[in-house]
Amino acid sequence: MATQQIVEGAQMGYVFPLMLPLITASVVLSLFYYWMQNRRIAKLGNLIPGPPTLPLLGNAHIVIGKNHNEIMELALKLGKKYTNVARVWIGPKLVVILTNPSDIEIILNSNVYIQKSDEYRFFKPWLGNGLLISNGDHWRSHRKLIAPAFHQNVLKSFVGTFNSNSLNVVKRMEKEVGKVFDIHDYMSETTVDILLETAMGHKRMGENDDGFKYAMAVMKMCDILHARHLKAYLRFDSVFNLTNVKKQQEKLLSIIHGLTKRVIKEKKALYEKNLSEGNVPSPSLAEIIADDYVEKTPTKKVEGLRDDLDDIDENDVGEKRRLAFLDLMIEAAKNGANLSDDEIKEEVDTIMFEGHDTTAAGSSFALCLMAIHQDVQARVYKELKSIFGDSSRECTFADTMEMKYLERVILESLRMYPPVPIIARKINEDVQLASENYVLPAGCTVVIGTFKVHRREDIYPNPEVFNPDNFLPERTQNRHYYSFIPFSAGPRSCVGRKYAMIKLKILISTILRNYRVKSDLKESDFRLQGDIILKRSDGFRIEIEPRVG
Ligand code: HEM
Repeated sequence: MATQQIVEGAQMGYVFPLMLPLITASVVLSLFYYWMQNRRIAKLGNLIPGPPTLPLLGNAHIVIGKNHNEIMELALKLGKKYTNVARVWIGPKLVVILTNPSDIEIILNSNVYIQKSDEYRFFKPWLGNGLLISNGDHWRSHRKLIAPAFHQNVLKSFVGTFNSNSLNVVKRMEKEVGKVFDIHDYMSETTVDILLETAMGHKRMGENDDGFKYAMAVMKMCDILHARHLKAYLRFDSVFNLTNVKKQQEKLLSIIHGLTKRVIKEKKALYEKNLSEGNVPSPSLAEIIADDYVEKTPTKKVEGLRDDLDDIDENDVGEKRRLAFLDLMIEAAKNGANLSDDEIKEEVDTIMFEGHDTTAAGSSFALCLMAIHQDVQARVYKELKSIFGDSSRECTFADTMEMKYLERVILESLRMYPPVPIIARKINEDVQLASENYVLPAGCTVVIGTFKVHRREDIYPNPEVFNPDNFLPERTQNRHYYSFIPFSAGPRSCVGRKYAMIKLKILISTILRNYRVKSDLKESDFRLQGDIILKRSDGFRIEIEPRVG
């Protein structure tokens, strides 16, 4: 008996130290769970409908182990179940998803709820404190400085660049005739080339050029950012820092920042030299964006002149002075704007990122849709014929204004496949919703579900059907302004919206004037990958056939 007690005692003495950490951990976890459930954010958040939660994990388990297609499918399923608002808990973090335009307006139209959510931190090593991720007064003052650089008169000076690059890609695509290929590869490369010229005034010369390495580095950096959003383990900086992906990121950033810094240095030196020789850049940005500047430019007759719009010689600005956002920022800094070299670099890098993947996806979706919907493509081509006739002349700014049907096709593509499928904000004050009686508690993350808003049946009848007539003026007039938000809306909307639309029109019209695009697929074959930028994980596969006559 005594021996047995001694043995049991010894066993207990042996087991207890092993049990202690387990007991401590379960006490700590229970207290943590109790704290989670009793916070104000939890009380208000739990009133909002959402999928059932597990202790501590919340809803994190529903995404663990899923690939990006499965996550997209899950998001769409949840979107069907919860009409206006849904909440998910990722551990202690509350995320509320909004899909009603009236609620979205409250967030996007506000000057208060403009703080980006924590997820945007992955961009920091690349974009620093650039416009996309900065907050507060820094964002406000930079937005004011940068917006004029996207003025229509500046954009007109880019028409030549958009044309030459569109013609280049048409040429490069020749080798794909008769094959099924991924159009996104071409759109991505062209978009970076165009941005290199319009953001920095730098032309990619060939495969051994810095511009080529830079373009490749931008594309690969986008892939890394996508991977960090998709792969749970890469989200933790402590883990990411130990991986080869981090090493690759450092290499890519040294290429990207190296070129941006060098070009800024060269351009600044040139600017100073010109000033010291009495050559003040003319016209100045202020003159360019003055309303009467276009009227003042001498006009020259162009082939295919048809109306007074054509009489505006949009390329004249570019001939007088080839503009790039970088030049305009250097000029603004010289003229008293509070912009350091690093800040200029961050803004140029931001434009390179924001302007690249978005338009590459936008143009690829539009071309794939026209490859499927031959009737729509035929109507676009008819419109292009009516504008250009049999001439192979380049597209002018005025031509883009006449591409009314192509514009509707692009808008409908952006509705069905918005390149930025969601936007996220961090809310620092409670928000009362308009659609239903819920309060979004301060501290939560709000996700604007653009993809879902664009497919609401009560806003777009037959939302799953590609129908450019959804953008007939009589239809858009009666729709809630916040029911079509591919470029976001309100004070933090996309500063490159007009740039993107002009570029998309020139790029797509040039391709369609040279090729008929074809596909054997249906939209139901698209495998959507919804991370930062919406893409097709099956590739944007199309075929091209040269136009004859
Ligand atoms: C189809 C093409 C494009 C789409 C769908 C698009 C969409 C968007 C969206 C949804 C936002 C808001 C993001 C957020 O709040 O998280 C945004 C912001 C921004 N976009 Fe675009 N974009 C496009 C093209 C461009 C282009 C071509 C440029 C520049 C050349 C550009 C520059 C920016 C910048 C700088 C911001 C940050 C604005 C701010 O926070 O004040 N975008 N874009």
